[in-house]
Amino acid sequence: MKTLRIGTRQSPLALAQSNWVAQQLNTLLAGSYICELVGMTTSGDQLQDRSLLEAGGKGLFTKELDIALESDDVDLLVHSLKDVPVMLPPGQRILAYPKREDPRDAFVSLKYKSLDELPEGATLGTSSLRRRAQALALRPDLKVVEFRGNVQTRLSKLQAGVADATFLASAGLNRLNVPEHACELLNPTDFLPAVGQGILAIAGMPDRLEEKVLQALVELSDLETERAATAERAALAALDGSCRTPIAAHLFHEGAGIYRLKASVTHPDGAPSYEAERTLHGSELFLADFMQLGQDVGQAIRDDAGDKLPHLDS
Ligand SMILES: NCc1[nH]cc(CCC(=O)O)c1CC(=O)O
Repeated sequence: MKTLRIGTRQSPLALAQSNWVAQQLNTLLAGSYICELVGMTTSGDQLQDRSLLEAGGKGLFTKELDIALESDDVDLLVHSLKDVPVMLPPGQRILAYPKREDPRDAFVSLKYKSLDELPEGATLGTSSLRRRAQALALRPDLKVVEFRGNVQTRLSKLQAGVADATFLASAGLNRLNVPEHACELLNPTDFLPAVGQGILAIAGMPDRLEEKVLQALVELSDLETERAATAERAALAALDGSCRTPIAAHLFHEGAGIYRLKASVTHPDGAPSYEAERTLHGSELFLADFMQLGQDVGQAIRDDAGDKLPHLDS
């Protein structure tokens, strides 16, 4: 029996995700491989008290994992796709996109049932520029306060009264088995999710992996999820986004062979907002079509906004 070393962050959510992947691969590779998790701390995890915005930069949550893969200390990485920069390090590829979890944002509060119910001037805790921008676009009266840390930390901050409400990815709550914290699941059309929200990416260096392992990863991958990841990330690439940019994009599967990609860039203070959408349909669609869809939507936003896109390349 051989060992397959899986590099992961150590937050409870990251471990839940990596354990799930390990179980799936153990089943698919039964008899030949057994997975072992290798927990690591990333720069992003160490920055809980400082401003992630100031630290800036892409790949804050992936850098140390990338180095471990590069130096052959691990064989695979499990990431939340949302945290993975558009440009992967040389040689690294995403080898599987398991079926997407719920992509929606959840409104979480101990006092109010929905975003609409928040009283005038209530405090919203979030350090996501996208969530801040989208919330202020709907509710300019809200007061936004920084809200850092993993899911549990943010829930205890609510308990402590640091804010009246926060937003968390529904996928994270589901994977942590605490879906009851979601008071309201925001309609993805009004509150467009982050690129790749709810999607896991399993990355590796294909040259170093046995055919058997590559085959198991193909089996674990889900075509509709790969299509969504491809289209949404192509839009992000066309907009040259980083985690500092309030960009959102979501691929809606509207029916057999019909897809709609919508993307938006919202000013951190709520307005103005630029958005674009395009539809793709056909009985035989290739990944290249989804890539093109993403590029077209990203370019449409660029054309529309001209030189007014907020903070795009820092
Ligand atoms: N940057 C933090 C992060 N990265 C991925 C998720 C949730 C899981 C997912 O979107 O797949 C979260 C937490 C959150 O946004 O609430």
